[in-house]
Amino acid sequence: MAFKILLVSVLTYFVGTVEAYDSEKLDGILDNLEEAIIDSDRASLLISDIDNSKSKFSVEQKARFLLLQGTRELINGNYKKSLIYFENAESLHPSNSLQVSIFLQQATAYVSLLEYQKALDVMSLNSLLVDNLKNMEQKGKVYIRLAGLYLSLQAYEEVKKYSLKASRFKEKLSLKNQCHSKLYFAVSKLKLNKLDGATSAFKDSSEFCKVNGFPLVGAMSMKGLGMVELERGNYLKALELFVGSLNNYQIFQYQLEINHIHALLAETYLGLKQPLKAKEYASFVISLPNETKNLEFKEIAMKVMSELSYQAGDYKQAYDYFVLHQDLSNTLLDDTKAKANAYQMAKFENGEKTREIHLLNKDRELYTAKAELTELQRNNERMMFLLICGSFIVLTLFAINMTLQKRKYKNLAQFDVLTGIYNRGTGQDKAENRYVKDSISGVNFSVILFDLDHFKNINDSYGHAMGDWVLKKVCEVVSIECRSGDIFTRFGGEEFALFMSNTDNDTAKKVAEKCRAQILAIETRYSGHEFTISASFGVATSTVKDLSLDPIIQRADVAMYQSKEHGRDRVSVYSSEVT
Ligand SMILES: Nc1nc2c(ncn2[C@@H]2O[C@H](COP(=O)(O)OP(=O)(O)OP(=O)(O)O)[C@@H](O)[C@H]2O)c(=O)[nH]1
Repeated sequence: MAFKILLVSVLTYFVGTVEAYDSEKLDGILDNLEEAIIDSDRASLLISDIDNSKSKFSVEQKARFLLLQGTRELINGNYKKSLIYFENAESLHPSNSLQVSIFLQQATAYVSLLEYQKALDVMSLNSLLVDNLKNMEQKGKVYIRLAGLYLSLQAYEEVKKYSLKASRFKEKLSLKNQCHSKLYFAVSKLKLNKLDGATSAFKDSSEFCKVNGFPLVGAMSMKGLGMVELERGNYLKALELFVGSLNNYQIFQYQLEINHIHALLAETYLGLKQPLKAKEYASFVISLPNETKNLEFKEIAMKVMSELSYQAGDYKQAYDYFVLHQDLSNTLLDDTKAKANAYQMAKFENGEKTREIHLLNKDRELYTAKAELTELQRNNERMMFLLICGSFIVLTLFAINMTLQKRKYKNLAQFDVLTGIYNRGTGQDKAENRYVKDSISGVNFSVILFDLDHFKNINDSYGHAMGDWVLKKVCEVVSIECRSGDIFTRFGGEEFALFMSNTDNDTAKKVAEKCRAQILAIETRYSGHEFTISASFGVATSTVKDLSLDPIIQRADVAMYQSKEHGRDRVSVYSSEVT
């Protein structure tokens, strides 16, 4: 088993290594092709070689190969064919970094096909991608390419923008690219008619490019400086700069720039009022073939020739040159207009996109704010609900507590705490009311008073707690004998009263007897001590002479003391003989 795992690991490692080796090798082949792409013959040879090993390519490598094939077609002037390669490369959804390169080449092809709108569309897509590139070197390079493309589209604000962006990657850029970014920046200043800025920028690019071994860009910068002086009417200075840059261009046989300098020199000599020299340079330019690349120079030369003819008094010829100049001017203007329109359209569309994103963001912000508000409202409602519920519960508890307290204090005020029967005040009040009713009704009202015998002895012998127990037990047994309507009251320490409505003397006496017997029968054994409990009773009943309850109570009290005097544990009924 272990051997199997080892074998699989070794094989995996081996296959992985071989694949990595293959992939690196294929990358190397593509690197070679990229280097040789300008050399048409060598590039063709390498492409046919690669065609054999194409099947081993990763998707990214396939896209890169298509990009290089398209680039070769672009260099050879087959713009439409190049676009097919670029589209195929794009359809493989390559990495961002490769996609950026595809976009740049597509834009170049569109510019060459004078399809400015498409070029600008691709470039604006590219500008969205390029900002996310991780590789700073590539990022800087792409900014420079974009500046160059915008320059060919005469979108000078963009040239300025991207050359400035590129300059921020100074230390990541090659000297050549730094030199180019400086030149683009200077040209944008000139074209935007910022002449002072253009002078210092061209001086900067001229010095930097010459010192670092790029004399051709140095010559272009010198030409730029000359154009600034020509614009200012400093013809002698312009002449010196144009001649200097012409010498450099001639070393490199850079014909396009040589032609441009000739046109500019014709204009300069016209300014210097040297018609022969001006005519010499203008004639050279006019003799150039009627190709698109020469139209701009020819337009300058025609204008110079028209002016020279006018100064010489040859108005017919001046008119003819003027007409030719106008034709060229219109052609160039059309092209400029087309570029400007395309640029404006791209800018507008870009603005629309930005506006759309802005609106979407606003919508999202609004939505988030609304959601937060709703959540806040919901929370407030919840809080309110909890507050109301809380208040309700607190108030209810408060009300319950109040009722309980009230009841407690009412009980405390009405009942005796130890025995639970009416206290003297309440019991006597209630009895008084009942007595009044009974006397109105003409029925008897009886009072039984009783006092425990030798209660002090119980307290002294068995303790106060035992005394309390006896008091409660007595109330318990007497309560059993009470009828509903009887008012049982603790009258004082160990003295009690039983007020009995609608009760005659005999009945009261019987009740008193029963109560006495019940008290005597109280079993004390279980309290831990054995002793007898007894009470002395006094009974009195209302008479027609009684105006209140008090005399009846007094008579019952007299009878009760009779019971005490006659040996206790007995019932005495009040009778007038007794007193
Ligand atoms: N344990 C207890 N003792 C009480 C209470 N109220 C009064 N007493 C006691 O009851 C006793 C009453 O004693 P006395 O007035 O001398 O009467 P007595 O001992 O019952 O004697 P006679 O009434 O003459 O039979 C006192 O010792 C009081 O302290 C009470 O609520 N609990």
